[in-house]
Amino acid sequence: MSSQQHVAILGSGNIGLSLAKGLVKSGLWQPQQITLTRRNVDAMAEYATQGYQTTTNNMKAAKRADIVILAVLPQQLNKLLDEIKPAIKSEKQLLVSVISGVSCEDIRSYLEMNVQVVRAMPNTAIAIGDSMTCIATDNGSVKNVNLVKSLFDTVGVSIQINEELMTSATALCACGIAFFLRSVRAASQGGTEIGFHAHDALKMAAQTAKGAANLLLQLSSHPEQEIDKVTSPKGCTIAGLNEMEHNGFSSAMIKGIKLSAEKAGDLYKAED
Ligand SMILES: NC(=O)C1=CN([C@@H]2O[C@H](COP(=O)(O)OP(=O)(O)OC[C@H]3O[C@@H](n4cnc5c(N)ncnc54)[C@H](OP(=O)(O)O)[C@@H]3O)[C@@H](O)[C@H]2O)C=CC1
Ligand SMILES: O=C(O)[C@@H]1CCC=N1
Repeated sequence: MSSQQHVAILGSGNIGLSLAKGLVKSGLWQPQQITLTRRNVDAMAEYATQGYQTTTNNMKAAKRADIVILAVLPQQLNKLLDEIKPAIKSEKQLLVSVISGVSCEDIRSYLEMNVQVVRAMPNTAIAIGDSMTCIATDNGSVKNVNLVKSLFDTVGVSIQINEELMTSATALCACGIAFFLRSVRAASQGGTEIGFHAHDALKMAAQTAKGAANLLLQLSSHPEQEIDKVTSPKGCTIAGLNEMEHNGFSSAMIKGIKLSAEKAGDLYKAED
């Protein structure tokens, strides 16, 4: 990463701040190269003391930046674009949007400008450098896509996908964090009912979930292959698993992901 480059994160909430911290933690960016904006500037006081530029002025932040990251809520985007439009030069800045349900074309057509736009869909594990981030564009150069990929690779794992799959990626990966967290919580509640104190049950459930994910990631195996190793004939695992399936476990997850994907596609349109 060039030490001359500057990034502006417009909308420094959960995702924006996590990205900023991840970039600095990677050692590739200095806080001085990152401008953070939000309307409540006082909420960023701690970041100002660490050397980040903090401001409410989106226009000035965008003007100075090579990479402008849009990280407000979908319903806050149009106002933000109105503010930064005078500062955007199609040949200078690259726009990176993490906003759900907003296409690259939506952004260009609102700005009435042929600027390069790359979308990135991280999840909240970005805060600990463990995000699954999907990246897509319809007009970004290979160089710029690789640049965005390298940004998000510093805070987890990233893959490039077709833009039409971005709402699906939102449901599976960004919303998905919440789905898996709820599963872990439910497992811990079961654990408490069968005898463990709540904090022990949660730790045991979380480590077990981590182990399950790592079995798939490190062995490149299929879930059913790993499940078959656990389910002894006439054993207790298959009894529990089948009971969960009779109660709609897989079906509930599939239906939830489908509904989230539908909703993700409508987030921006709903605000028109
Ligand atoms: N949360 C998640 O897990 C994920 C979220 N996303 C997407 O990322 C985006 C941000 O989500 P998230 O970080 O959770 O939301 P937050 O509400 O935490 O962050 C949005 C931030 O934008 C600021 N903001 C609002 N309007 C303006 C403005 N005009 N100028 C500057 N700052 C502004 C708000 O602060 P203030 O009110 O002080 O201005 C707030 O801090 C959303 O579009 C979401 O769809 C994507 C992937 C995962
Ligand atoms: O729930 C939401 O709308 C946002 C987008 C993906 C995760 N959180």
